[in-house]
Amino acid sequence: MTIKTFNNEVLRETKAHLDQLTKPIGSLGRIEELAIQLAGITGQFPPIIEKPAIVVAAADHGIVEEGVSAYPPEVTALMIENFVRGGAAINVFGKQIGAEVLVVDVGVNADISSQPIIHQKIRNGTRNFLREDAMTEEEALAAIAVGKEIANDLILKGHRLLITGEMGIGNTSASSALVACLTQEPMERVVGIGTGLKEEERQKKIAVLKEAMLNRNITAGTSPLSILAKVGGLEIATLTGVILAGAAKQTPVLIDGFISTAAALVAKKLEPAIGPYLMIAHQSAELGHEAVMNYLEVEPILQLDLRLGEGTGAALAYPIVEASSRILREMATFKDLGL
Ligand SMILES: Cc1cc2ncn([C@H]3O[C@H](COP(=O)(O)O)[C@@H](O)[C@H]3O)c2cc1C
Ligand SMILES: O=C(O)c1cccnc1
Repeated sequence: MTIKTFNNEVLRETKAHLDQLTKPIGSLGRIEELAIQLAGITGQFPPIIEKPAIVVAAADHGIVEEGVSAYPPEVTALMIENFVRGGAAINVFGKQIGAEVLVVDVGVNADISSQPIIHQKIRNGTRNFLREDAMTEEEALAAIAVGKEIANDLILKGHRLLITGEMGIGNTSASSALVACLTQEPMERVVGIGTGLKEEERQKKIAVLKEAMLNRNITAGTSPLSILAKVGGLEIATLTGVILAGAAKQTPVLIDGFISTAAALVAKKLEPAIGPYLMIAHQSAELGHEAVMNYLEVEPILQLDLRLGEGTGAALAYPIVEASSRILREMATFKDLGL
């Protein structure tokens, strides 16, 4: 998989054009930075951003046996039904931006074969990583491959921006474990309340995850793929695949909250060249999101205290990203005004 470095000529052309638009230089702030990033990602001036598609990867987590979530695991399958009926927050926000919502089962621990979604189940949830590795490396690679395939297919169908979303009770635990292992941040700084744990329950979640890390025998020499297999989630691995394939195909991927950013962190560890491609939609209220964004050296677009996932923050940020591409095509220059 090759990730292109940004074309300097395209970046220069975009910056020069931004400075000719009918506005004070630099006055569109972050919108201008996003416009430059979009030109870099697509390798095009002007970049065209349209037809967003949302990939909601779903899977369960064996670690929920340890009481690390405020909700029961059955909610994962129930929410799939909700996505299909159009009743979830991501359906509402997706509809507002005219985006297709694709739900993919890569590891839901229930028979949902009758649901009209993408069926790529690798196993019925991960194993409990307090006791054994969550997945084999083969399973992790298979989940990444599903994400790559879905992304490639969507890009072929003309979607010019992909949004990462997920559903999986317990997935903040897998994400925190990944972030702690891959950034060396102390567990206390990267474990949040997820779906709404009380403080003493969060402390228990920290203790469980610390013990799990010791049991998994993760050292400085453990590879990113091995870490993903040991503690990660199937849906997280799938989103890693989406993020990698998007960059390889020069298509922007708008990354949602904490869980999606954990997938992006894995992607960057596997392919460091994707760094400049990372576009984080919002800063989640989940503790640890800020730390991982600092580590990745990316600034979120929005800050709305969301802590939902599903791709909701990315769907909300999408109009801002689209606007950043539109100014390059639709705004007049001073030359147009005869100046
Ligand atoms: C009804 C409901 C809908 C959701 N949609 C996303 N999540 C989010 O919460 C879960 C992660 O939090 P934890 O690690 O604490 O279980 C994931 O499913 C995530 O997508 C939801 C959670 C619930 C309960
Ligand atoms: O930011 C997220 O992605 C998130 C936070 C809490 C629960 N679910 C998702």
